[in-house]
Amino acid sequence: MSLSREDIVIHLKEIVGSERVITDEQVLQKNSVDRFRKYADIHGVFTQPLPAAVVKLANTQQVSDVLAFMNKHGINGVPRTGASATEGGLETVVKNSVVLDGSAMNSIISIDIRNMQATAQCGVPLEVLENQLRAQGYTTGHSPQSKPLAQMGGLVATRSIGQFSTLYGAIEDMVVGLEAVFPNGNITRIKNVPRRAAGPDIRHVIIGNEGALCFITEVTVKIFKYMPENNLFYGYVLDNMQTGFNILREVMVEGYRPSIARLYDAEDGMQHFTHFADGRCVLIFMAEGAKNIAQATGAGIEEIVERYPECQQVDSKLIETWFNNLNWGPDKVAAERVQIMKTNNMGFTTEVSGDWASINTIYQNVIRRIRDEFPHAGDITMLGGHSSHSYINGTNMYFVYDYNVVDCKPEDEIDKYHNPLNKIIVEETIKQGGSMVHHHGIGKHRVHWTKDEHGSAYYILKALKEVYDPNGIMNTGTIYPIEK
Ligand SMILES: Cc1cc2nc3c(=O)[nH]c(=O)nc-3n(C[C@H](O)[C@H](O)[C@H](O)COP(=O)(O)OP(=O)(O)OC[C@H]3O[C@@H](n4cnc5c(N)ncnc54)[C@H](O)[C@@H]3O)c2cc1C
Repeated sequence: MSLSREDIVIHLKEIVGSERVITDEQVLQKNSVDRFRKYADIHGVFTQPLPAAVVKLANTQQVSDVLAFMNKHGINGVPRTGASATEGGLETVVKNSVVLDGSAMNSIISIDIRNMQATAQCGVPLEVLENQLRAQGYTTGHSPQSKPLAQMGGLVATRSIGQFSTLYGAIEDMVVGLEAVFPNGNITRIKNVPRRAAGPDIRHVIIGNEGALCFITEVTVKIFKYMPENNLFYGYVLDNMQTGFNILREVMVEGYRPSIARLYDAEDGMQHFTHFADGRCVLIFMAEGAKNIAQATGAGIEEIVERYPECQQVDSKLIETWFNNLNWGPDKVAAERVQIMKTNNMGFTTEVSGDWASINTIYQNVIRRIRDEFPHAGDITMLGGHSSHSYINGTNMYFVYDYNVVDCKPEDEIDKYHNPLNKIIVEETIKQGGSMVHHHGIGKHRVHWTKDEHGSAYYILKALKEVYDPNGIMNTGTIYPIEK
């Protein structure tokens, strides 16, 4: 028989102590959503079932004890660290869920310069780790725009990527080893080694699990030398996206590794580079690392772009100014709330990827279909996007859309605007053979397409859930669609 809400709270208090179990209604409301429902949140409207409690976990043993209790009684748990999720991964869709808050597990365990790796608990904010490393001349190389908000557990759980990914890679390239707790309370540690060929890479069962398989308690990542004095910036304006994609491809294929390689369409370019974009597409690069490498990378980029006379170079100082304002912290989140209240104008993004042969088609088709098919296209105030992470075989596309919320209750905004726009982007990307999620995770709103995304490989993904979470208590509705 399932436990009542009151009984769940009583048991949790027995396990972790009453000071770690929060049942304040306002806290529960905020913990029932993430930024996917920011419009309703800003208006104080919360439609998801409120969790029974938020548990502020103190250590790995507590995570194990709490999960074993929840597993025994079939109680749904939603892991949470920095709460910067954008795709509904933090929504508590099941009645009487428990939010497993790892943000108090915030110790940096070691910075190991000899072996060039750092170990941190799940609740360490990336910015704190990064600042400590920089003070010693090192960096994680990980720089998502949400660096001031996101924490190590969530960053690994979502397969996040930073703005310097072309050089340093994404989080999966950085994680060396991990500790995680599975729903039955089993504590698992994957040791830190430079490489192994001891069977399949089991780190990947944990990296990107979005709290749907296990709770990540500790992470070890690689570190790199920090040499900002060698940074070189390059910026160009050009007339069309296809040319920009061609240049990005050539840079990657010829083996250059700029840390930043970005292409903005005219609409998005005007948002970020109002001072020089002048209605054209914008292409930017940053070269970094040891002086000789940075200079060779910069020279290679200049040589490649020179093959395209339609590109006009802009003052590198303009790109450096942009670079100095990369991140989104609590101040910008607060300012955004005020702005949305004042204007009723909302901004959202959906990020996908495709190979070089399909990415321009994905981009063009999505923009055309939204303009032609979306019934409220008249409310859209900005529609565009950029490519911000390139690989030898393709790149991502980060669609950006702003709209005025017109004749709509706060709780209906998602269904009237965000979901139909998301649908067009996801469907068109899958149709062209791309991936519907480049780096935010599936969450709870792209879950309708998980099977389409994976095709016959869904067999493998499904088996992980069946084996590691047989009672289905981990973040129900995330990654895995709820079967009716
Ligand atoms: C302004 C802004 C900019 C952003 N820019 C980027 C960007 O550049 N690159 C990028 O990749 N993302 C970006 N994001 C998205 C978000 O920051 C990332 O997904 C980030 O990795 C989430 O980390 P978090 O600690 O906030 O996790 P949370 O929001 O707390 O959780 C995210 C997901 O991970 C799960 N989870 C959290 N902690 C754990 C744990 N310990 N164990 C298991 N599962 C867990 C949650 O259940 C949820 O599904 C941005 C978000 C915002 C708001």
